[in-house]
Amino acid sequence: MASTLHSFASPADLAGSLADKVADTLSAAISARGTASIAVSGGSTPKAFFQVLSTRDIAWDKVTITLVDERFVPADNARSNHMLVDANLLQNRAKSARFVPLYQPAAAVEEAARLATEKSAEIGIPFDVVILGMGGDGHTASFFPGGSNLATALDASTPRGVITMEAEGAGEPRLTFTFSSLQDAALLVLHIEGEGKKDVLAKAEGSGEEADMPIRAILRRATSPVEIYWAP
Ligand SMILES: O=C(O)[C@H](O)[C@@H](O)[C@H](O)[C@H](O)COP(=O)(O)O
Repeated sequence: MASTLHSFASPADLAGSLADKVADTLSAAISARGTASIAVSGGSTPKAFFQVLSTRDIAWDKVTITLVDERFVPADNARSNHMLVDANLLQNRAKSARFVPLYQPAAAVEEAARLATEKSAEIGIPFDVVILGMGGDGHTASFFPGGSNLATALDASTPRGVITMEAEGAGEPRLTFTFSSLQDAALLVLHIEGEGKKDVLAKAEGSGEEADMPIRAILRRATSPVEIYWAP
């Protein structure tokens, strides 16, 4: 599917514009069916965007927020994406949103993935908004090059849900929604910042295997148009 690059003069300008676009999309979903959903990524990039989005005046009590992926750590661990969302997005007006975590206290990450699939099934499909990030290796979500379940994660026929991923660059074992869960969001956003990430994107947009730069699966095969938001 096509992608559109939205370039901004600064991260602050990007955060304001993306927050407006996401708020409008969530409000339209609420008007249409009374509820809305958004799956967001962790990492360092989205913090300012989360903070601005949390102030937007929408019916947050009708919004369900979840994560695109999570590290297999509890919410009180500094590596937790839940902690990042709690501190930066579930604040201000967005405090009244419902949050569905991916991490589940389980003896094994596979059991946590099963529970997360069960609990997230009630969110409804497709997501209204998905915000993806991208690592310097071309990973997105927890679709890491060399990942233990990468082929399954990227296979469009894999049922929607949360699966596990282990990879050298991932740190802890990961919990990640599958490509099939993310690729048809009403608003599918890739949010990246910095010249380095722009170079990584240019390489990903070139030829090469999806497994080498898994963001290519989204850029090449997502059903929804990919809205790329970039600032220096
Ligand atoms: O759990 C995570 O780390 C994210 O979901 C991951 O996919 C992130 O989006 C990229 O690693 C980019 O991270 P930065 O924004 O820190 O570069």
